Amino acid sequence: MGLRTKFTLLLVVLACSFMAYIHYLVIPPVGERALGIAESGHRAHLQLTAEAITPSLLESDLAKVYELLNAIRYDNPSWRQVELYSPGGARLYPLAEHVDFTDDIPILILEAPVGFLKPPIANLVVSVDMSSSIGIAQELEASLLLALGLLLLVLLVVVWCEVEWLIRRPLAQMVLAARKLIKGDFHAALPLRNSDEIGELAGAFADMRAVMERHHIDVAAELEQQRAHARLLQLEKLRAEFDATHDVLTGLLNRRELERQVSIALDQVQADPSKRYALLFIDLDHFKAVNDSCGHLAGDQLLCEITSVMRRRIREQDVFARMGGDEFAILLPRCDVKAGARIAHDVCWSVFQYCFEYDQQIFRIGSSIGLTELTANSMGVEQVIVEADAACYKAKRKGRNRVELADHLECAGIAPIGKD
Ligand SMILES: Nc1nc2c(ncn2[C@@H]2O[C@H](COP(=O)(O)OP(=O)(O)OP(=O)(O)O)[C@@H](O)[C@H]2O)c(=O)[nH]1
Repeated sequence: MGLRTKFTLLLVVLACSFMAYIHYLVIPPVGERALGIAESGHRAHLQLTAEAITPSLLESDLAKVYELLNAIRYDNPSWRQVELYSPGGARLYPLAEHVDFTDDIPILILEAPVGFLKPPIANLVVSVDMSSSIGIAQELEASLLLALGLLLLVLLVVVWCEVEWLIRRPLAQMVLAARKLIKGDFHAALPLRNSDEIGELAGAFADMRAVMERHHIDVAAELEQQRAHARLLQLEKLRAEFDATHDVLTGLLNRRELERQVSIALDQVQADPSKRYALLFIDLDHFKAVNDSCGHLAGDQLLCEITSVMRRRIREQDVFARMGGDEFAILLPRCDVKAGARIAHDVCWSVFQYCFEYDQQIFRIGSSIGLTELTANSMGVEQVIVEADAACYKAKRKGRNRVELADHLECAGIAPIGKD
């Protein structure tokens, strides 16, 4: 149940209690007091009438008394009956019979002695119809009740509005601002900073929110810094990983990575001997001449270009590495000796055909390639590479620019494809 409902209920209960108190305890005495005033008026008037008829009665001038009492009855319609009795109780006025009023007419009977003697010379009795006085008293009560009710209503409305504007609305506004704050909105409207407690609360809330916003900005900046740092570290890690596995000049895999790949391939072959891998070891021929003639930069350029030339001759899945200097290796998955030899010849031929131009000089180089196959009987990474290297050295010895098989492989008919 909201504050507004609770407060409205409280006001209704208070209003009902107050109106009940007014109705039962304050208004009735007012009505009785009004009736008492009316009764006093009648009593005073009766006393004056008694004094007025005293001389005539002392002179036994009853005609004059009658005339006076008739006139008084005429002037006072609420005096329903005026009677004059002798001290002995004999009716002197009126001569007609006494009237008994019905119970539904509120009658007040007043009596006044005539003269100053004791016993009096007569008793004047009047039956006053109090209907109109009671009606006036009731109207007075109703008007008073209505006026007080209206006054109370106005007061309650004023109090309700004050509470609504000064307490409930500012509190509701702060609740909304707090909820938005949870969602990261630091700019929801707040109540004005009044000098009362609610204003102080709003001010304290605004100060707290400002601190939180600054803290939030700091944390966000710190977080962004951490993220940037993490991205940098990730990049550095990737770069380090790349550097650890690649050759800086050509971008090919380096010797260590090739050894790792050969190791993996050996594991696979040993697990499944039907899998085939061939390994080429390539040493460029007469590369030193480029270095010596044009310098190392030219040699570097040639190494990069020859890398592209050879790459075009191999497949996507082949593992191409630079072993160092002018030495390269290619691990060929799903290749037996024959297929490997075909690729090796292709590579050898492409290198042989390639012309390197530098400073208006033209160089023709070649490549000596040794080929071996990975088998379940291979003794390990080093041994496989040594086999391919030895075959390469054999190609050098046999005149360069050719492909030679490892000694233990028996494969006839592979002849040099060009001359240096
Ligand atoms: N430009 C350049 N030269 C290099 C690099 N690494 C090694 N070398 C040079 O490459 C040459 C390789 O020597 P060799 O293989 O004996 O030279 P070659 O002329 O190819 O001799 P053969 O193989 O017998 O034909 C050496 O002179 C090294 O100094 C490199 O990264 N850049």
